[in-house]
Amino acid sequence: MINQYILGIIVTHLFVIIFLYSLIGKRKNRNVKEIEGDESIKISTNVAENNEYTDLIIVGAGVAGAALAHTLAKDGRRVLVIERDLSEQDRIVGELLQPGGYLKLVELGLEDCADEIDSHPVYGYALIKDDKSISVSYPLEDFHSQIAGRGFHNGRFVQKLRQKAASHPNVKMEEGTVSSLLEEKGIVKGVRYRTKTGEDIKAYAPLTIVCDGCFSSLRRTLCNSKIDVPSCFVGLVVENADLPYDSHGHVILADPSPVLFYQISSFETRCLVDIPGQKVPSISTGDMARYLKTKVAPQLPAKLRQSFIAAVDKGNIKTMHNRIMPAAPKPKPGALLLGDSFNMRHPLTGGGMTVALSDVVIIRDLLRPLANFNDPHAVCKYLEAFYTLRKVNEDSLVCHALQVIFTHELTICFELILQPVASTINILAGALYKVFCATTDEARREMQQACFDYLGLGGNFSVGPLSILCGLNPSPTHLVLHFFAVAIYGVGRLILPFPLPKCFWIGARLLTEASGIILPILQAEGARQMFFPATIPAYHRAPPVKIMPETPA
Ligand SMILES: Cc1cc2nc3c(=O)[nH]c(=O)nc-3n(C[C@H](O)[C@H](O)[C@H](O)COP(=O)(O)OP(=O)(O)OC[C@H]3O[C@@H](n4cnc5c(N)ncnc54)[C@H](O)[C@@H]3O)c2cc1C
Repeated sequence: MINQYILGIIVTHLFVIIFLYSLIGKRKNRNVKEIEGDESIKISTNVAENNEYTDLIIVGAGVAGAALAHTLAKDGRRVLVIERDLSEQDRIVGELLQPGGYLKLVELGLEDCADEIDSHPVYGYALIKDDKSISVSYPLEDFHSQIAGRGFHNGRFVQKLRQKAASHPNVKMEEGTVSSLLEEKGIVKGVRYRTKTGEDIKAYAPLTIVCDGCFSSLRRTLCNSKIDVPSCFVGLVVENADLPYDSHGHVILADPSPVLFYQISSFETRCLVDIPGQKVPSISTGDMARYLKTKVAPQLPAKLRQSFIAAVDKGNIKTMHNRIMPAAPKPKPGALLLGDSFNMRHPLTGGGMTVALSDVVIIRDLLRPLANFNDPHAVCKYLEAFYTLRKVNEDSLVCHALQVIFTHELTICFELILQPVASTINILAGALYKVFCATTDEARREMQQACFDYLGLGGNFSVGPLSILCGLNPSPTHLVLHFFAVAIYGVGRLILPFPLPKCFWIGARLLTEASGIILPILQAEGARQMFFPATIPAYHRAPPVKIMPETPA
């Protein structure tokens, strides 16, 4: 009890610091979100004169490509989308859209794409360890009731995005596989693609945006990709699962690594079993079914076990490598990377679509003032702002403001209201995955237990980390503070009230392990740029639209 009390005081102090910090950030009203206005864009005169003129080519009509096509078409651009396979896909990826991602859909005017696909609302997360469980709700009180997470079949959602994009008169959607980028003197001029009927076609546009997903074959010349594959997900659809917490994502802290459950339709629940490393038991020999039944099923809550085993017996088991690839752009005139082809994180926290949609919003706002993209070098230089804007937020502005005060360098645009989420979500996903993996190391085990108990403390201790996970709080500073608060909480639990030398030793190792987890991820995500950007490019956000809670009648 005394332990908990003293720790409570320590952690409360930390939060006073966070609170003061947020005050400096003086964000005015968190429930006021910005959404596109009806600004008309001056487009290149050749568009009017020549119907065949294309402002840009988008490769891939997945979440990023389809959303971007519709968004830029609405801004008056002529868009050619080339997608390898326009039929509905059955995939185990991108099935939980976090509320932060849903807000981005609203900003883009695409929220109806999550309707009429038998999607299921998600209002929070449950964390289960051994026979204990905690549940935390998303902080959605300040939003309209339609704002929540959504679970759905990825294929159905993507089809809706594609239909919406294709129905816009400015979009031409083609089924074909892009084999290469067409380059002249270091400038990308377009793409070469093969249609379903085998026709080889070259298409030209002043800008090509490559959104060809995690297996991208085109990213090679556009980024310095360094892909890490820490684990695989094994996916099953469990029918009529009796989840312990209704309309919540479930994370079960199993051995060797977490198992996820979330509902993706009125009667189906996606189960993703993480297996560390790149090799998984063979599905065809039955080793996988055996592994799932003997190793995984006994660790699940009793009420889920039968339906899980039934799903294994049904047999529709899919696997997918989990890739991590920090954004490392190699800017090239005439081309840009977006979505998973540009940046990937561990899918444990379901943040990929939120990052992709957030990036689409930034690109839309950046491209808006441009009359055309005809000067590839100038556009390329201008779009470098994207790589900073997707990382910085008000925290960075505060740091930057301090720099301005001390250096008298007035390079900042103070009207900015930035809400990029990419780096914050990426860092959290990587760190949480490492904390949630089972280990024999005592310090790491203590860290995992501290994390579980910290989230169970309630109040800001639970909601704070969840609001970061779900994309509603993009602050990397809050993330780092929560992470180290967990570590300090873990040390406190060890040494209070009777500090034994062994506990001090484990506590010191816990702090070292915590730093060893977060610091390399921060470095890979470009922490310096995130917290202390050299310059923050002027960013013309669209006029705000309120997504306030309904007023009672
Ligand atoms: C196992 C797993 C689970 C995940 N779960 C979630 C989750 O719950 N929530 C979440 O937000 N994120 C999740 N993610 C991440 C999420 O799926 C991705 O971030 C998101 O789908 C990225 O969208 P994208 O448009 O970049 O790629 P995709 O949606 O993969 O789209 C790429 C498109 O490009 C097309 N294409 C590829 N090559 C070519 C070519 N040469 N020519 C033409 N077209 C081409 C493809 O056919 C495809 O349609 C998960 C990822 C994994 C691996």
